[in-house]
Amino acid sequence: MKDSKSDTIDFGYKQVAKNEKQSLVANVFNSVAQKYDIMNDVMSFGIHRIWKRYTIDCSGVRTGMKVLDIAGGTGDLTAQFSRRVGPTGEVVLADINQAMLDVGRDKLRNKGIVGNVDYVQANAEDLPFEDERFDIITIAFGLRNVTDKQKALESMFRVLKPGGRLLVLEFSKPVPPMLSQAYDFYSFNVLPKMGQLVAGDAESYQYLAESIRMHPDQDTLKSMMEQAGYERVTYDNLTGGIVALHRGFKF
Ligand SMILES: C[S@@+](CC[C@H](N)C(=O)[O-])C[C@H]1O[C@@H](n2cnc3c(N)ncnc32)[C@H](O)[C@@H]1O
Repeated sequence: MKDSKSDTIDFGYKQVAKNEKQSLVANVFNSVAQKYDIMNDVMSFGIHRIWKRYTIDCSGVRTGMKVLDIAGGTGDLTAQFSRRVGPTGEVVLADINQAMLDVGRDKLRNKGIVGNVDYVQANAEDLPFEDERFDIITIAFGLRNVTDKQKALESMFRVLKPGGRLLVLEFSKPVPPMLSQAYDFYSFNVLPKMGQLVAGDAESYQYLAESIRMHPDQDTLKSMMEQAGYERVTYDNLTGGIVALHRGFKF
């Protein structure tokens, strides 16, 4: 990871010019948008639903709150937040990619989730919202794809209310060595083949496996959040650390 000083940045295992990564990531999500939900269920054996439910449970969401689900994609978290904040609350589903937002909007409307959800195309690094607008911000499986992660954490800090919390749900570093080996085998041998079979796209799922390895580990991400100003930063390892949920508060 070379976020701040270098001119290049990782895109999976490749190093690319910093100003190139955003469009390469856009290509990935343009390609997978229509099959994104089914691939999530297939490749995680449905476990992503449990990770997301845990995130909601840890969010402290209550009726009337304002929530930002950035890099929200097809809106799994937004759907659950929408029910919890009720008609007096507000959820903003924001994503840099219009194709992912379109799939999300159609899915949520088909489920009857309307009224308290707004859809905004936005870059996590430069959020187009006023200061201290949100009680809760979530970024699920999104931070890994952002070019300047530190800038994104700072941008989220700016739009968070004092007393509000950020939750970062992201792939991380598996803790037990045996799990790590099995997971590597699965990621590099099975996942791209599944991607080819289900979504007709092996390359995007090869990127997924590589981008996970390049993402900061649990303690590095914790330090980055502290550097951005968050306090009482903690994390929980889920499924042996394959995924981690980081939480931090703004006071
Ligand atoms: C793996 S999907 C996660 C979607 C959803 N949060 C979920 O958990 O199912 C990652 C999302 O991050 C979005 N994304 C990538 N870079 C972004 C950025 N700089 N700002 C906002 N969204 C971004 C992508 O467009 C994509 O929809």
